[in-house]
Amino acid sequence: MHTIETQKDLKIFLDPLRDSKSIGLVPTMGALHQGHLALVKKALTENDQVVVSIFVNPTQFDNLEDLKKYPNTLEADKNLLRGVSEDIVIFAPSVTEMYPDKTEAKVYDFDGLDQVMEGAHRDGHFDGVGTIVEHLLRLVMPDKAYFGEKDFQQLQIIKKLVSQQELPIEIIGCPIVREANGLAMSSRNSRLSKEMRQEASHIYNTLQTAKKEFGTKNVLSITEWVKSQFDPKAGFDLEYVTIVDTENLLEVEDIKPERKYRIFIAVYVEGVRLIDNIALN
Ligand SMILES: Nc1ncnc2c1ncn2[C@@H]1O[C@H](COP(=O)(O)OP(=O)(O)OP(=O)(O)O)[C@@H](O)[C@H]1O
Ligand SMILES: CC(C)(CO)[C@@H](O)C(=O)[O-]
Ligand code: BAL
Repeated sequence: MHTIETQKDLKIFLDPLRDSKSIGLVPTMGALHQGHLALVKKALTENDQVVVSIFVNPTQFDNLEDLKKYPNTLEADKNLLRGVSEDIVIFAPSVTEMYPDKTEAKVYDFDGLDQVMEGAHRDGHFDGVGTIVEHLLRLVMPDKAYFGEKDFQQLQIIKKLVSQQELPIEIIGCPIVREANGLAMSSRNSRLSKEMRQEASHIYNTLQTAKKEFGTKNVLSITEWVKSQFDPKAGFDLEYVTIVDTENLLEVEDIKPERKYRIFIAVYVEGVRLIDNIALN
């Protein structure tokens, strides 16, 4: 297993393989956990060569504190990946390597997918994600690239990006990996106290109850009920909860049996912003 830090060296490594080997890319921001490893394992079963990128992309953060506090655990990440396969290539560039001129995002039009939920609450977030993901996809030119459903909106946006830019790359979505108590695994979970990391199972449990009510109660009363379950005094500061059509991510009022719906939530716990979502039907 080796680590490459420059785009030039990555091309030197990958170009000779292209004719004979399939390439899978797993983009990450590091601080790896079992959620990331599930993506990596899937990529290893479907490709001859897997590249895992580790890059904390500054242009997708609108909150400087969040960026500063983002965990950086490169040595531990390398060890975790080594435990999965010695054949993985890690691409871990610096900020100046990826943004040599200006640390600035391109501006995209993702047909409204970026205007709701994470896009509405994190200014410029999906322009930042689009910029770095497009850059990585064009650099690595993988056959397949892997993204988690924990960031379901991001996954839909990247599918849109690939189709808009006509990139010949298959985008593979992977199910959410959860901690034993149901909390969606996230690098940010490491910033929670032990006690609140346990208590945070409340987020997933509430979504599960909402799912049971789906189809029997109207959408508004379900989301109002979810809101009532989060009390800042108990350490849960709800940012949003919304039920949307899975395909266009638009908020729904009337349920149509032929459509698929998901519930999405963002909650601050001890100042740490956690997101989750589940399918409702
Ligand atoms: N629990 C999980 N299950 C499945 N995929 C995941 C999970 N956590 C992260 N991923 C996926 O791994 C990829 C890299 O994510 P990222 O490095 O941002 O990790 P993260 O744990 O989501 O961090 P964050 O704390 O920023 O949410 C993304 O495609 C993301 O959706
Ligand atoms: C896709 C990604 C690696 C782009 O920085 C990031 O948004 C993430 O880790 O989900
Ligand atoms: N996993 C999404 C990356 C972010 O929170 O910025």
